Amino acid sequence: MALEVEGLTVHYGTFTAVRDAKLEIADGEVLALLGPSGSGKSTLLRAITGLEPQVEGSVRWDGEDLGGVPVHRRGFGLVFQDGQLFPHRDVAGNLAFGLRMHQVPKAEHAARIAKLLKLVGLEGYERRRVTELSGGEAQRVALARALAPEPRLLMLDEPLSGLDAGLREQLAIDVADLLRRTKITALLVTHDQEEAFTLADRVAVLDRGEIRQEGAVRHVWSRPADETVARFLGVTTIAGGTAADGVVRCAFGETTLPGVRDGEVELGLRPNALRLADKGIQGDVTAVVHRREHVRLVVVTGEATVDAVAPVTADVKVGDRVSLALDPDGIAVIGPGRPVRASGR
Ligand SMILES: Nc1ncnc2c1ncn2[C@@H]1O[C@H](COP(=O)(O)OP(=O)(O)OP(=O)(O)O)[C@@H](O)[C@H]1O
Repeated sequence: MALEVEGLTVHYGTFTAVRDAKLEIADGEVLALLGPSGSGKSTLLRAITGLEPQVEGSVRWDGEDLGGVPVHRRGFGLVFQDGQLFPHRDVAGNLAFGLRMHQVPKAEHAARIAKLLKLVGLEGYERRRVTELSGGEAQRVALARALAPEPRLLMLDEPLSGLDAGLREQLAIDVADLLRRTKITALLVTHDQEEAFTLADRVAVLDRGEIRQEGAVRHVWSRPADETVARFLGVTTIAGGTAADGVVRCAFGETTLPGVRDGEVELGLRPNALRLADKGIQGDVTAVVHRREHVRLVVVTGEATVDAVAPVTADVKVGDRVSLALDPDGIAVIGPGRPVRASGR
């Protein structure tokens, strides 16, 4: 195991920002710390880096305890939300800083800088002033600078949060590609599930300073450990149901959902779990919001008020009576064999 964190606890005075965190990252793996604002993600990242003074627990790299190792000797690279580039240096000057930290001979700088810029898709940007870069370009330079000393662990704290939506999506895809190509071990902090799922192999979901669930991205998405994790991952309706022979049934209908143990289940429905259909449970539309890929609806059924989706081309208005059918794509199964309840939004 490359990074092993155990029993990590961080206090700010009497307030405990992170409690008893346990994490492992294998060599070449990308782990995302995902959680709402204030859940302790940045604090945990800083504690691993060695930037937090009041820490209990242990941080190990390849078995070596890093407790007494100062920040700059841990071999970790950091990228923050606003790249924190040196404004008075050009792009090459910023990257040269990272190389000097790694004691790369000056004669090799130009070639290394060109290689790093190519890696982040900014070939030929050496002499550009950093104050004239777009937000996306600045983050690419920040990433290249963090990679320059060849860190053994790359830490990314909300690296794309300062960018607008479209750019963010594209850069997330590019960074994911870069992480895979370089096979670098990385720890990403984000509150954005899409970003976490685009970039990471595994996610750890934090809530109020505690890691609630940790696992492969697809597993956490489809099998959230509890209601808090489920709601954080986009579930808006919880429904008790039963599973038998790969079919789940609940108050909103039935659908095939393979891999679910027979018996009582707690289902977490994301808005796309209920789709406009010719037949199914009936309800009255109380809100219609147009999104890029679908129309979001709020529908009052006999059971509960639920979120649902319709195709962009559907002509649905507030006050319409509609039928909704279950779509397995939007359904998560919460926790293994937990007590079953039914509640709406
Ligand atoms: N230096 C500090 N002194 C006191 N409290 C702090 C300090 N830094 C963070 N906190 C508190 O610790 C908790 C966790 O903060 P942290 O920044 O780690 O959360 P986060 O999940 O990264 O949130 P965000 O996504 O908003 O950055 C918050 O309640 C915050 O107010």
